[in-house]
Amino acid sequence: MVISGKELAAACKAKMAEQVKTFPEKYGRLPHLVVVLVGEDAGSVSYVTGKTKAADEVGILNTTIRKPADISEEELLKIIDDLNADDTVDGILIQLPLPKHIDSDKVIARIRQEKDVDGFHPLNVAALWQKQPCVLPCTPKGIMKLLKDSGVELAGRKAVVIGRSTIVGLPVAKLLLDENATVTITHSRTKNLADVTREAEILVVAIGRPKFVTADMVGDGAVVIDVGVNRDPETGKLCGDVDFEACEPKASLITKVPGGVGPMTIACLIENTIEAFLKKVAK
Ligand SMILES: Nc1nc(=O)c2c([nH]1)NC[C@@H]1CN(c3ccc(C(=O)N[C@@H](CCC(=O)O)C(=O)O)cc3)C=[N+]21
Repeated sequence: MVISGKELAAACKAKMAEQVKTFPEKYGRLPHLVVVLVGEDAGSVSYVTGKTKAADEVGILNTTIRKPADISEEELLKIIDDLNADDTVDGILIQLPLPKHIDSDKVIARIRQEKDVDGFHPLNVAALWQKQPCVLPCTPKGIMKLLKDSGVELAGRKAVVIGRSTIVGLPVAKLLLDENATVTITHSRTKNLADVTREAEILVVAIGRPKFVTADMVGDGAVVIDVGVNRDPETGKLCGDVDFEACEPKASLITKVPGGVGPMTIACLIENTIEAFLKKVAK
């Protein structure tokens, strides 16, 4: 059966919209998200469009600051300093990847922790690994909501993550561990990958390679979560890391691309912005 991230995201957004309606009267203003987009990276554009649409649906304020790819690091840091100081800004998202001449880690660390709605700030990363209250990164948070909403049991079960990025693979592995799954993280240097992934009761795929996961890599009845955002080299269409048509018959539950994890990532970004707003105004 297909798990629809699109439907769950719609339900999450509808709930948030109801909540947001009460804010002007309660707090005198609306949550405000600012996205900084540097250059014209193709993958980034659909995300920015998606988040603008979602923010409008939920009724929060959102601004996109567009800068050319040759902006200096200094200039970008100045923009962040200004947004940090602006009390009407609750969330700051610096669209990644940044051009090579800019040190992304330095830029992300410059955002005030409380305004880091991506959960990428080093203090938020540390808090996640120390089981402290933190801003959860949007994609891992969205994946956990999908699993929970679908009633997938995690405690004591075998979860395999393909990919070890700091933005998806590692944090989702940590969240699965926190739910008492037995977690294996695999990557490009894993030997006999298919033997490992076939054992997975929950398989999370986040490597960024179109249709990388084939039917022989999926165990019978597995829950398959596809985090990929790729272009199909043949059709040019958006596709995931999983060969959906081939793997769907073997999986008990599976997400699609588009319509799976992506919309949940966006819903969680809006949720993180609302949470950042509430922490500030409800003091
Ligand atoms: N600081 C930062 N935070 C991010 O979270 C971040 C980022 N930078 N840079 C780019 C990637 C990519 N990403 C996507 C999220 C949702 C969809 C999404 O919702 N896609 C729709 C389809 C959209 C379409 O049809 O084009 C779907 O999967 O159904 C896509 C891409 C977030 N990213």
